[in-house]
Amino acid sequence: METSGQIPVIDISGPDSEAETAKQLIDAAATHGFVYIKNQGKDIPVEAIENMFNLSKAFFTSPIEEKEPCKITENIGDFKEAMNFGEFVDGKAQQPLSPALVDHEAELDQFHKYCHDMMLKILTLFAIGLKIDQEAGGSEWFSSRHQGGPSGCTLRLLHYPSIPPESDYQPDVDIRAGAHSDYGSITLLFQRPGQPGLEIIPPETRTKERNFGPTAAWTPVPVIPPGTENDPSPPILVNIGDLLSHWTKNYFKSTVHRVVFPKDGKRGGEDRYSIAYFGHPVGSTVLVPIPSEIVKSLDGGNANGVKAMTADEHLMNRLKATYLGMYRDGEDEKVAAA
Ligand SMILES: O=C(O)CCC(=O)C(=O)O
Ligand SMILES: [Fe+2]
Repeated sequence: METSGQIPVIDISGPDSEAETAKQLIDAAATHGFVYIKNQGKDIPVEAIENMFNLSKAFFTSPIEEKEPCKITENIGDFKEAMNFGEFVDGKAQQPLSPALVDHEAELDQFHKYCHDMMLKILTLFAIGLKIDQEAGGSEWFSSRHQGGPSGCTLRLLHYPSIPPESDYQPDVDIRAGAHSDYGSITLLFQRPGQPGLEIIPPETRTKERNFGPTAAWTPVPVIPPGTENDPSPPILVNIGDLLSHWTKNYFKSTVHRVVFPKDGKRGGEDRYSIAYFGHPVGSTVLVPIPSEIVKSLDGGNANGVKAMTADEHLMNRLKATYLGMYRDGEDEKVAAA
């Protein structure tokens, strides 16, 4: 295992035993809430990732009239555009596809599946690492709850435009994506060489006051951490979402992150493209206590007599908290996961 700054780089398809890899993964989830998964094309083919970024660029550089009908989510104040794809049904997107994407539905569906499979592999390792009772489901305990029904799983293409040099943006104030944590189980994040900007607040420095402002301990997360320079594609960043943090009684950390303009280099920065996959359990999954001695021994979690909520209820609560004011009943599909 290599470490970068703090966030470890783990090869989940490498020579280490499953038990050893699982231990490394849960330690990273518990300490940092973020982990790099070394990417040698064994889990997701490198060409499939390249192809997705090419499609993303073709989509975002297409004329606004073509993009607009496809519901691009916008966060007021953020310099970004995003395109979300919910789950495909029988290979079909459940939303209109713009001309740049319409002939690529099968590739988008396939990429959704690659990400889902990689999520299941990581969740299996988490269950092994947490030593979940064999009679209760063992290594399948999480993964079985992420298959077989509709869920909030979302694939998101992101584009952060560079700012023209003559514009009046303020590099210290303006932001590409504001401070937030993700909502679901785990997120996979794909980044491009030469397009940095992600920053985290390491969980150990996160204050009780929940200071997510400019004075918080923002720490850059490099696209290519040491030891991965010669890999065919940058490592895939995996981070824990609020649901899995809640489910593990905060053993796994849901780490606050944001995306900033590069501090050096061209004023206004280069364009940044990223791709995120937000993994969620099947919506009807009840978030019952995890049958793991490691988790049981922690304080907190479901109080006796309190009905455990479902994954859907958890997501709705998080959406309501985020979009307070903006949120209107029945509009949850439009915002999906953050
Ligand atoms: O673009 C990135 O690197 C991060 C995006 C992100 O955090 C999100 O969409 O939740
Ligand atoms: Fe995020």
